[in-house]
Amino acid sequence: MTMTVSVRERSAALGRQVLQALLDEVTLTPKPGLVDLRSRGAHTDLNWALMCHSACVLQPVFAAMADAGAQSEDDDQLRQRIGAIGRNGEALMLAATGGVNTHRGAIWALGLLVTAAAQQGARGASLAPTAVAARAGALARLHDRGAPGATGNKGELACRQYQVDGARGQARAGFPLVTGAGLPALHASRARGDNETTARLNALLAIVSQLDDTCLLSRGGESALLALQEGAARVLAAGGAATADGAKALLALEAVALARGVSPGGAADLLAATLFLDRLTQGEAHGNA
Ligand SMILES: CC(C)(COP(=O)(O)OP(=O)(O)OC[C@H]1O[C@@H](n2cnc3c(N)ncnc32)[C@H](O[C@H]2O[C@H](COP(=O)(O)OP(=O)(O)OP(=O)(O)O)[C@@H](O)[C@H]2O)[C@@H]1O)[C@@H](O)C(=O)NCCC(=O)NCCS
Ligand SMILES: Nc1ncnc2[nH]cnc12
Repeated sequence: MTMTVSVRERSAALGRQVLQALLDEVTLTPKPGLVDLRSRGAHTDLNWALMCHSACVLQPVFAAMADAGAQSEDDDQLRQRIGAIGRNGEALMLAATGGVNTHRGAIWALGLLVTAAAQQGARGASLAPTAVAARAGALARLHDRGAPGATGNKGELACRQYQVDGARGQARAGFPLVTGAGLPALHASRARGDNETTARLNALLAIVSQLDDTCLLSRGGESALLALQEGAARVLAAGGAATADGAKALLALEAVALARGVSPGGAADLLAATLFLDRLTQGEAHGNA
C-alpha cells in the first residue's frame, strides 16, 4: 500500500518535471521562428499562453506514462499501454487547444523518456541521460499495435517525400541529438560561464544545426531545412548566442525563419527533452536566468 503511494508520488513528480521542461522551452527567448515570450514566431495559430495551457493539460498524461513505466513487468505490454495513453493525450491536447497541434511531438518524445526514466528508477538503474535515452529508444522500437498504419500527419508525409527518419527515427535511435548535441552544448555553454538562457539557446541551435526537422521540411522543403541548419551552425561557429557576432547571426537566423514562414518545432521538442534529462540528474537547480 505504502509502496503504491510512493510510486504514484514519484510518477507525479516526473510529470511535473516534464511540465517544467515544456514551460522552460516555450519561455526561452529569443528563439528563431518558434513561439516564445515575445512572439508567435512563424505561427498564426499558436502563442505562448496556448502552449503553456497545453503543457498543463498534458501533465497528468506524462504522470500516467511514468506510472505505467514504474509498474511495468513486460516491455511489450508497457509499449501498448503508453501508446494508448499517448493517443488519448493527443486527443486531450486537441480538445484543449481547439484542434491546434501544440505538443504532438512532445507527447511522443517526452512520453517515451518519462516512461523510461520511471522504469529505470523503479529498477534502481541509472538515471544518466544516455541510459534513460537508450531505454526510451528500446521502447520506441517495439511495435505499437494500436497505432494506425498511417497517420497522414505532415511529419509522416515529409519523411516519405524527403527520405528522412523524422520523430520516429530520432526516438528509435535513442535520441542521439539530445544526448549527442543538445546536452553537450548545454553543459559546454554553462561550463564557459554563459547564463542559463544562453546555454539553452546554444543547446537548441546545436539541435537545429543537425536535425532533419519535418516541421521545416513540410512547410519550406529542403532549402528551408538547409537554411536553418546552416544559420544555426553559423551562430555556434561565431561563439554562440552570448557573443556579439553570435547574437547578430541569431538575429539573421530569425529573419530567415520568418521570411520563409518556417519554424523548427521538432528541435523545440528535443530541447524540452534535453532540459528534462538534464533536470533528472541536476535536480531543480537551474532557473530561467
Ligand atoms: C509517431 C508520431 C511522432 C507520429 O508522427 P507523424 O510522423 O505521424 O507526424 P507528426 O504529427 O508530424 O509528428 C511528428 C512531430 O514530431 C516533431 N518532430 C518533427 N521532426 C522531428 C524530428 N526529426 N525528430 C523529433 N521530433 C520531430 C514535430 O512536433 C512539433 O511540431 C508540431 C507542430 O507541427 P505541425 O503540426 O506540422 O505544425 P505546423 O507546421 O505549425 O502546422 P501548420 O500550422 O502549418 O498547419 C508541434 O506539435 C511540435 O511538437 C512533429 O509534428 C506520434 O505522434 C505517435 O505515434 N503518437 C501516438 C502515440 C504516442 O504519442 N505515443 C507516445 C508514447 S509511445
Ligand atoms: N516553442 C514552440 N513554438 C512552436 N512550435 C513548438 N513545438 C514545440 N515547441 C514549440
